[in-house]
Amino acid sequence: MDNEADVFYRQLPKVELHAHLNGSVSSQTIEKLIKRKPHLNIEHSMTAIGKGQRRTLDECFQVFKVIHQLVDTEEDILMVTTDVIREFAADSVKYLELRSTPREEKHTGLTKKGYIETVIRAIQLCKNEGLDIDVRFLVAIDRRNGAEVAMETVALAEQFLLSSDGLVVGLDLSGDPTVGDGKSLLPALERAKNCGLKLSLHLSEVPSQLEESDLLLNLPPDRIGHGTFLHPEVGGSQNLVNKVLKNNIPLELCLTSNVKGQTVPCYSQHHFNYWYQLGHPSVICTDDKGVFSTDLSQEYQLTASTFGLSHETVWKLSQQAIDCIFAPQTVKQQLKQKWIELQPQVFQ
Ligand SMILES: CNc1ncnc2c1ncn2[C@@H]1O[C@H](COP(=O)(O)O)[C@@H](O)[C@H]1O
Ligand SMILES: [Zn+2]
Repeated sequence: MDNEADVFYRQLPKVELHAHLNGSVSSQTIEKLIKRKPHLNIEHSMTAIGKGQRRTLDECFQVFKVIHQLVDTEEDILMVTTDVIREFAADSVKYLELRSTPREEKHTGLTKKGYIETVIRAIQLCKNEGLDIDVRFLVAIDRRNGAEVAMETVALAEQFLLSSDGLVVGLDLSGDPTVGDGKSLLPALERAKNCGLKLSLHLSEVPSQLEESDLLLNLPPDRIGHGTFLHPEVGGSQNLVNKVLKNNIPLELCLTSNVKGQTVPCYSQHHFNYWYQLGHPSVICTDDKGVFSTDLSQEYQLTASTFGLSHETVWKLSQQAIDCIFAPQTVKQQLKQKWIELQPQVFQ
């Protein structure tokens, strides 16, 4: 990690809604994976973007390929998932929605179903450890793989929605935003929605996707990842903004990810400000805490220092994230109670 956040931000109870499993692998876990596979000749510099460094988005996607080489067995997936959950718990994340893309069997030795089962097993292992974190799972569709794979993934997610005891709550659409066509994925996403899967879609992460964003917003999704280029100041449109506002679709905002991936020029120009000024529900998230060398405490602290937010305002921001989770109302109530109980010690 680049820096340690201050005590207030570390102790602040937090909700993490946008975390890609293989992008969240810490340098400690990477170390263990490198030791397991010395023949791959992978170095740390190939799996994370350090302080002050930037990459093009395209280069970020090369990094995921390297991590995928390191995480290619059932044992790896189990270790990576438990490590990531323990790290979020240690960062006072009380509710986490992890997302991950089931890969082809030849890349992991597991069927896609087996991949999801392994992640679920890791979540259950952590639960049995008694960690103070509620973890749910979103099955991810990589847009690069096209409509047929997307439909297959939805069918799988649908099975787990019914059989995972509430752990699988929804679907994520992600992958290199410059590749593939969102329009062709609409039937799969519609089916997912109709069967009760919640939808979190990466939307307008790069410029010039007005038409695709417009079509995807008509679903409408339950949450939006990034939405960097939705508003008119950066080439989006008022029509897109109005659709987001009308349907009250929360945004998942990942400041360091956007700055290091260079879709946003600097922290102070991050679109957090645009949506926050509108009073629109916006949730601070990490995206890929391993790849971008950050954690959720740091992201909250960076947001606060960049936009001059008081501790009380930051508290509200983390509390309001509870309303945006995909787990049912009872879980929201439990989390709200937890926030009330923790408030005195965080502000002491
Ligand atoms: C930087 N912005 C981003 N935009 C879009 N998709 C992203 C992403 N960051 C990560 N992913 C998606 O998550 C995968 C890695 O985790 P999993 O193997 O699924 O656990 C990447 O391959 C990509 O599909
Ligand atoms: Zn993402």
